[in-house]
Amino acid sequence: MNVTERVIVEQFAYWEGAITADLPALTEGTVVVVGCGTSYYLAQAIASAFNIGGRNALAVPGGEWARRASAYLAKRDDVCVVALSRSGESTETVQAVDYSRKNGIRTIALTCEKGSSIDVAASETVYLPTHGEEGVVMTSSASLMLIAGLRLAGADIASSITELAQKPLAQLGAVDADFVNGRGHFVYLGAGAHYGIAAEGALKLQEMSLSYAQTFHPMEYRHGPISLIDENSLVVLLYSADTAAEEAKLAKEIQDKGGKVIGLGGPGDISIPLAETGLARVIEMLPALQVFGERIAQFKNLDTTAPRHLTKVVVLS
Ligand SMILES: N[C@@H]1[C@@H](O)[C@H](O)[C@@H](COP(=O)(O)O)O[C@@H]1O
Repeated sequence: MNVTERVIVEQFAYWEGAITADLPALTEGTVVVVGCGTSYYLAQAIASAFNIGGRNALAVPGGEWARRASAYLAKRDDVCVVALSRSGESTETVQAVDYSRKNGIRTIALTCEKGSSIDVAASETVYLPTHGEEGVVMTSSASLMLIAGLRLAGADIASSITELAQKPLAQLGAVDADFVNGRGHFVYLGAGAHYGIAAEGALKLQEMSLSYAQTFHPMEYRHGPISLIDENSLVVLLYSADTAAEEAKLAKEIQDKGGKVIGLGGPGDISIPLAETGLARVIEMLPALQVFGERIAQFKNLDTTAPRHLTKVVVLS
């Protein structure tokens, strides 16, 4: 087991810290959740959770909020920014926090690095300690920021999620090369809060296995992209509990066209049962998506501890 996989399977020891971390109280107004890469995809799921919880929210890439906030939100006088960054140093996220501060906007940082630039610049910080060995590809830290972010949005996350998330991880971690059989067209589907997690699954696969992966909302997939499905396709479908029946019909259509389906929380060629039906469901899914990226990399003999063209932090000069 390489260090990437070891961090994935050892991450659960850190989850209780995120489940019990003290969180700042939010006042009325709109929440803008910012981040880059993985942190942006988590921001999408967290923004969905805020909306589900009754507070207007949107996710914006850090670089976009810093450069053209007006393209995302017309009125910014009653806004709180939640900034996610494992390192606390990604330039665009730091810029987003700086922009917010200069414009009198309250900022709450979720980070794994105490004393980092966003920790120093933000109005408040939620610090989420994690595995010191985590490498370029973000796994454990992502789960912690997701847990804390969903809690900040008002979701009730019980400690039992730590146990529950280990089962899908074990099941998808056991996928074998014969099942994948060299398929190279990967698609991740997810609705609502699942969409950001589907995008994060696709990003993990890209970073770890240098595979091309796309992300769509399930009901959007029939509107064009399904034309690409053939015997080279592998679709990872993140089922929403409330729309699982119609998503299962889509899975069947994909299978009829030659695609294989991994169903997280619903039917597929591999079907992975999930216990959670609410927002905690996305936490239950995330480690399984992380290990799937590692497996595909192994099938392609790629080393995920040194992913091509990637660095742990992107700092713009
Ligand atoms: N290659 C990494 C990504 O994997 C990571 O998601 C992103 C955000 O990092 P951070 O959360 O530290 O801001 O930085 C880099 O681009």
